[in-house]
Amino acid sequence: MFEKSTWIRLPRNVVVGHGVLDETVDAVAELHLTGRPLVVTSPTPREVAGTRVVEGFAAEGTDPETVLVEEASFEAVQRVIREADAAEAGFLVGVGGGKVIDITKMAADELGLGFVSVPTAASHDGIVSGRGSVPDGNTRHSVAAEPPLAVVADTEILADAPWRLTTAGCADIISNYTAVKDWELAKRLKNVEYSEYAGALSRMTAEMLVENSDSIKKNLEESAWIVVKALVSSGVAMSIAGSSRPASGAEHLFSHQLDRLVPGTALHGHQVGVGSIMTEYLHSGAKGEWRSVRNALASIGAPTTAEELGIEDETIIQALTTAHEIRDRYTILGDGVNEPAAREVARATGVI
Ligand SMILES: NC(=O)C1=CN([C@@H]2O[C@H](COP(=O)(O)OP(=O)(O)OC[C@H]3O[C@@H](n4cnc5c(N)ncnc54)[C@H](OP(=O)(O)O)[C@@H]3O)[C@@H](O)[C@H]2O)C=CC1
Ligand SMILES: O=C(CO)COP(=O)(O)O
Ligand SMILES: [Zn+2]
Repeated sequence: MFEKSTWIRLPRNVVVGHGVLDETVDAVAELHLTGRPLVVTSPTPREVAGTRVVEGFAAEGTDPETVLVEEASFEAVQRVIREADAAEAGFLVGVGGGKVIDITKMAADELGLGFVSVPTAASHDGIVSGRGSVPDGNTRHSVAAEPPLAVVADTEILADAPWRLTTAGCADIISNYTAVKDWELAKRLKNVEYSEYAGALSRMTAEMLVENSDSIKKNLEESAWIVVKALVSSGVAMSIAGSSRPASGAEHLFSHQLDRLVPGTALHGHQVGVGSIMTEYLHSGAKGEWRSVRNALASIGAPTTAEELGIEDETIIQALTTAHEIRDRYTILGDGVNEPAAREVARATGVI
């Protein structure tokens, strides 16, 4: 008897383009969301977009409330929940980078309220996904969270953001190559559930971004358009999979370890990009495709070395040798890369 079933939860409205921030209120009205909006944001995103979103709702007479979050943590999720309860919020709007959007979608999930995603940086592929990623002591949780009902991605704001945020988003997408390889490996060796559709979509998204890399340039709004489309597509792959597997493999474990060892030093996307060069080497060897990964990153101006990340060589080795411990997710790291092997891969790829 066939007993399989799945829920694929996707946004209903994805609004992308020049000046669409001012359509946030319309995107919400079209969803029939009612009640008081709670706008969750952080200091810089509030300046570049949050205040305008609040003013838009206020002009409609919905009396919006604002809460600022400073870090991605379970404490921050609980604080947003308390603020939402106190304000008797009807729905949540996350305006910011990956940190804010993760916290908002996790709070919305616990509250059972609708969530709207308003990214202010094209820096990560969590803008559409129904996953939240939060560090917790020695580990990092990728938890099911409320996927956005609508995404409002204003390319004017995304293009105005510091360029390094956009190159981080590109690197987060380029890392899909190795994430999918890790997922396939885990299917072969550990019989983990694998989705051909999600794997193919994730890989194709990375390929299209690399093919279009000539058009991804600083001060060009079209770049934000290309990158945000890829981030949406990668998020859809995660929604189809029902996990972050299509976009998060060993290179993400490496990055999560760096977040623990040297928090706030480099951007998530930049760290996973450098991780991807090394895990591609582990997958396909010295003559394999690690140079293509490195060249793709270099072509859009993302870091490819420890020095460019601003991270000590020894910290890279430490992260690589301990990354497998962070989460129960089988990858090319297996039960751990020992120190000489880590040094070899980091040197051979020019990361250190
Ligand atoms: N759930 C998922 O599927 C995914 C989750 N993630 C998560 O997302 C996070 C990474 O996202 P990322 O965006 O890099 O990190 P942050 O949200 O920390 O943003 C990085 C920095 O950019 C600033 N910023 C945001 N927008 C602008 C702007 N328009 N102009 C100037 N500065 C701006 C932020 O300011 P401020 O300090 O004021 O906030 C912050 O300092 C990680 O926690 C990662 O785990 C990543 C991929 C997928
Ligand atoms: O960053 C992500 C995808 O790009 C999500 O990663 P995690 O599930 O590993 O936290
Ligand atoms: Zn990522």
